[in-house]
Amino acid sequence: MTAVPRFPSDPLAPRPTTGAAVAAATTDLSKVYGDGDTRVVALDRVSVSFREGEFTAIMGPSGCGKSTLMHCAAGLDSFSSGSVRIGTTELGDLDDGQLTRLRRDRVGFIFQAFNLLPTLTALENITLPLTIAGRRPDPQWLDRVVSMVGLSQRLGHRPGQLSGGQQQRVAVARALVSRPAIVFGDEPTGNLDSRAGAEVLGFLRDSVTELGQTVVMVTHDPVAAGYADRVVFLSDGRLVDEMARPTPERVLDRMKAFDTRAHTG
Ligand SMILES: Nc1ncnc2c1ncn2[C@@H]1O[C@H](COP(=O)(O)OP(=O)(O)OP(=O)(O)O)[C@@H](O)[C@H]1O
Repeated sequence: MTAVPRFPSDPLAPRPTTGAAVAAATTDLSKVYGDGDTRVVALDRVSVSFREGEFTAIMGPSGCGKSTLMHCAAGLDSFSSGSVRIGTTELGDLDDGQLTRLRRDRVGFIFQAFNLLPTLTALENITLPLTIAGRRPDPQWLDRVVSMVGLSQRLGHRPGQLSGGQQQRVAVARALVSRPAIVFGDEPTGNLDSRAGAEVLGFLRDSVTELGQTVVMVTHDPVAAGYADRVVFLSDGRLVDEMARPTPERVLDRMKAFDTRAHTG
């Protein structure tokens, strides 16, 4: 399903949601770690597209290659063969400096461990990617992102003065503030209780529905996957299935099929 922005004429929206454009894609992407006895094929010719304005969850059994796929697709990790593109930029053509700039300017990240700087306030953490890039925040956009994640009253607090859920909301705002082409989350609710996790997932969902953001999230949690428009399933480094309009129940059933196969095969 392609999410329709709630404010389609909003001039601040990052880019129109056409439903057809691809924010990022991999083609025959393979990643091999080690060699000889220690050789592990973490990704085996994975081709997947992430459409603009869509929220995709990546799922599959432990060790199937979810984080590796996310890291390669986000330009955080090198790959062995195949290709990755963000927008129309082929990552394999970039040198390290160009890759760093691409990540800084066009990709947002949310990690399980929040990764905030403890000496900076919430506001300083949120605007850090722009500060590093020498750019000023667009005040209206900043205000909108901060309001969306409910942090307006906490901007002067340092991470140590915030709950885990509030810290992850800072990380969500930081990921959105530069209006990246795509936001990647690696188990973004892994360190949160279910209520705080639901809030963060709700904000990610809102960023897709209201702001037209593209989000790709690795998760183990069928409930978290239920916030997505689509789930792609990996198994043993391969893309094996896909589900549109997932519900936690359907995702859980699909995950159980992996368990059954693992136990019987
Ligand atoms: N740096 C590395 N060196 C060697 N092997 C690695 C490395 N990183 C990952 N692997 C292997 O690659 C495979 C895929 O790992 P990956 O972390 O992508 O899986 P995952 O699906 O994200 O796992 P989990 O759900 O447990 O976090 C695993 O077999 C893992 O052991």
